[in-house]
Amino acid sequence: MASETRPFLKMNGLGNDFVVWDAREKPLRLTKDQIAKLGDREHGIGFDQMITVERSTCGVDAFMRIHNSDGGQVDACGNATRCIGRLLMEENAKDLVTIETNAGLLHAFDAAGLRNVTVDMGKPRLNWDQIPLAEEFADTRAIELQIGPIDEPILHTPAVVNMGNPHAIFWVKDVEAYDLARVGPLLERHPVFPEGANISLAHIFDDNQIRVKVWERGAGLTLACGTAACAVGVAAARDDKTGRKTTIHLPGGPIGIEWREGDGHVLMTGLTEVEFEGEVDIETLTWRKTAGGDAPLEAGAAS
Ligand SMILES: N[C@H](CCC[C@H](N)C(=O)O)C(=O)O
Repeated sequence: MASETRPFLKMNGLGNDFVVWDAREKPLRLTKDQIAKLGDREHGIGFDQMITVERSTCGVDAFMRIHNSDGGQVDACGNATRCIGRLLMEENAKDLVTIETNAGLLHAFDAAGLRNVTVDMGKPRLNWDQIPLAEEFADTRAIELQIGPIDEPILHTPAVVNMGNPHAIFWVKDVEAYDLARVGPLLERHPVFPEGANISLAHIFDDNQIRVKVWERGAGLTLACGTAACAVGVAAARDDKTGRKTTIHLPGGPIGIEWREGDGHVLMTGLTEVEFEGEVDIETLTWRKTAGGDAPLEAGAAS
């Protein structure tokens, strides 16, 4: 059978990187194994998530399908939502677009400054069975969970928040003081999280400024995680540790969060970048670059 070549965009949101397919005209269905092979940074293209843009089923601008680099499909990806929002706004010369996801309809709009995009990520889900947790916890601002020796736990009593995907946030004094590559996978798959969890270490270091490091479910350590930034901003404000407007400082850069008074929606603002264009032979999974991406931003141009 003649092999099929498909074009793709390589993008990132603050270093959290994606391969983006446009499957609105021609559906694309890859197996879990094919996705994991393409996601592999040594032998494949390498990405944290694979994003497939499909026709909307409800008449909005597009449907966004998300797979982690382990090949598993998930329902939310904040950084990718900003990237797809930018593509759709540029394509349609609009400054507001609506993206359908399995976690609901998300609105992306042009934020101040070049390539900055704001997404309304909707409301956080905060009840134990919405995270979900395997057992009932009345107060999801701090649940009984710890890792390490009973008398001297390494990490304990996280806040939990669902932003369309499950998050656990551990408050620490120094995000670099922990071997997140070691404890992350243990916590990601802890029995208290029946659907797994994205694991954040969060250090509030100034007025409404929070440093965060993330171990992502199905992807591992990433330079940034948009839904984690939302979850941390909500968890901090909910527990009166900060105000409702925070800046989340991830290894890949800052994300602005506002947990809006009134409707309780979470607004997330940050950069997007097109790294390059490429094409993949779907049969052999060999790939090549076909064009460049965004010109480098002048220092400070994005803000
Ligand atoms: N690893 C996440 C999906 C990607 C989230 C992240 N890349 C973001 O920007 O929100 C999960 O399994 O729920």
